[in-house]
Amino acid sequence: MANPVTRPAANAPASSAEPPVELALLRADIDRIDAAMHELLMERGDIIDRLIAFKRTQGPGSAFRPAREAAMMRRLAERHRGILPLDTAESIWRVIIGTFTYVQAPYSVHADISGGDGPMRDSARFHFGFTVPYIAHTSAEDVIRAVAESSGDLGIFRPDGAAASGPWWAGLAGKDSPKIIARLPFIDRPYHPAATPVFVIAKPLTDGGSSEVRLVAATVERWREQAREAVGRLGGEVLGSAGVRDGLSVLISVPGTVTLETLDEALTAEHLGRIDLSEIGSHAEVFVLDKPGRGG
Ligand SMILES: O=C(O)C(=O)C[C@]1(C(=O)O)C=C[C@@H](O)C=C1
Repeated sequence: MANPVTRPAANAPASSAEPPVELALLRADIDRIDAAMHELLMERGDIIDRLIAFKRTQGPGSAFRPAREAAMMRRLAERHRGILPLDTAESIWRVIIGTFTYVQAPYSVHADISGGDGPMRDSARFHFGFTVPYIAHTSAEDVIRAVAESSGDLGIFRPDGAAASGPWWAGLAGKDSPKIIARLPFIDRPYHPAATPVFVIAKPLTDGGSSEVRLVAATVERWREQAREAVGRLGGEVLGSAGVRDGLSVLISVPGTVTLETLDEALTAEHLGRIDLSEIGSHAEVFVLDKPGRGG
């Protein structure tokens, strides 16, 4: 528990060197709360210590559990009230959770900065804090390679990034290749302080992933605009496309309830020629708030 804080006597004389009694009382309350919050964070650390021992028995790899984090961030946004901006509450908890993930198993965040370093750095710092190393790369391919060669690192890139240089998502196909495991920010709203949408990749997770949204790389012989509408009828979206030697590679997101077979049937009905589908990851549905996080 927090150390008791000595309050000034209510009838203490006001001297010019000391703040007025009312102010001193309020500051004593702030000190009490700060000490209690610090104690609670250290207690959280003790619990993480026990969690490390438990999770070690579950196998190696990243300690990141995106489904759990998405649920925690949703609850935070729902219960938040008062004058502290939600932006601040969210960033504090992102740093707490990102750092406690790091404490469990150290990792670096590799970022594709081909679309600019600033937004990616903001995103990495907002979601994972300053303790976690940030490593910049000039292409999504380099990020995917760095994550594939690491033991438990994360990679981040923009969903709309650099399709002009080819289908970066092709590097995520294949059983053991890294997969998309999250889409950040978990909570979206107008004027989010780290608004740039990013996909997070990691080596395939054995547990703790969310499959609310499924991501698929589709290679087709030819593309027709009606196919985009067919994906839309399934509740999905075409996120990007790039030419490949034998046709076109298309990045598609569909609700997790839509299987690869259902998507295959819908695309086959659009006469796209040979179709090859490969699941390249999944993530939690973005939680959208319609109010800005700055309060006021
Ligand atoms: O719940 C877990 O599995 C944890 O590792 C704890 C924790 C957290 O700090 O709350 C940290 C990392 C995970 O991504 C999710 C949550």
